[in-house]
Amino acid sequence: MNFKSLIRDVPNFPKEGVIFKDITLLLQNPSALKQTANALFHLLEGRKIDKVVGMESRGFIFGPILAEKLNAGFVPVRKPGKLPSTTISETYDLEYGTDTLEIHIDGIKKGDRVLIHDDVLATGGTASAACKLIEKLGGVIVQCNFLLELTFLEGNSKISTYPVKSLIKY
Ligand SMILES: O=P(O)(O)OC[C@H]1O[C@H](OP(=O)(O)OP(=O)(O)O)[C@H](O)[C@@H]1O
Ligand SMILES: Nc1ncnc2[nH]cnc12
Repeated sequence: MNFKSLIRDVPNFPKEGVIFKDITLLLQNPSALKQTANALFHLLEGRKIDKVVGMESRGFIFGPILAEKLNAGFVPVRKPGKLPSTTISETYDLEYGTDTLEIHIDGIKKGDRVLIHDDVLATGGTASAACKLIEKLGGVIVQCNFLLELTFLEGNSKISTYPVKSLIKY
């Protein structure tokens, strides 16, 4: 399946100079949606997973589909102030400034085997913060898996202590 043919470049979104990788054409195509979910699932190569952690908001698209395929639970990592119960948080650097992610403290149990999933690995700030949250709660990161990776931003280097797999690389 030629996934790249269904990923559209949108120049200067959300700001000048960024080429945004738009996956909505892939999502709206029934066959591509199914094949993408299956291919992300096969990146796990049969490893046992207790929880899939997806990052707001595009990690919520394939995250729950993967969880269902893996017979695992799904745990959302969200932007500040969105999760209703007790959370822990992690602040991380963006290109300009900082951002924060939160997770419910009862989302991960000590020893849970965790798959971190997001649509895009860019600078790696988001994924690295999510990994720290999981480890603070005693989870074991089995794999970080992404639909696409912007290799020129070297996000891989921020999470190099974990197994990282991406379906598509630019
Ligand atoms: O590797 P990084 O440089 O951290 O970038 C990757 C993150 O950026 C995008 O999310 P965004 O913050 O745009 O939020 P959204 O999913 O709500 O659109 C993407 O979905 C990843 O979560
Ligand atoms: N260029 C990009 N396209 C889509 N999502 C992104 N997240 C971070 N950088 C991105």
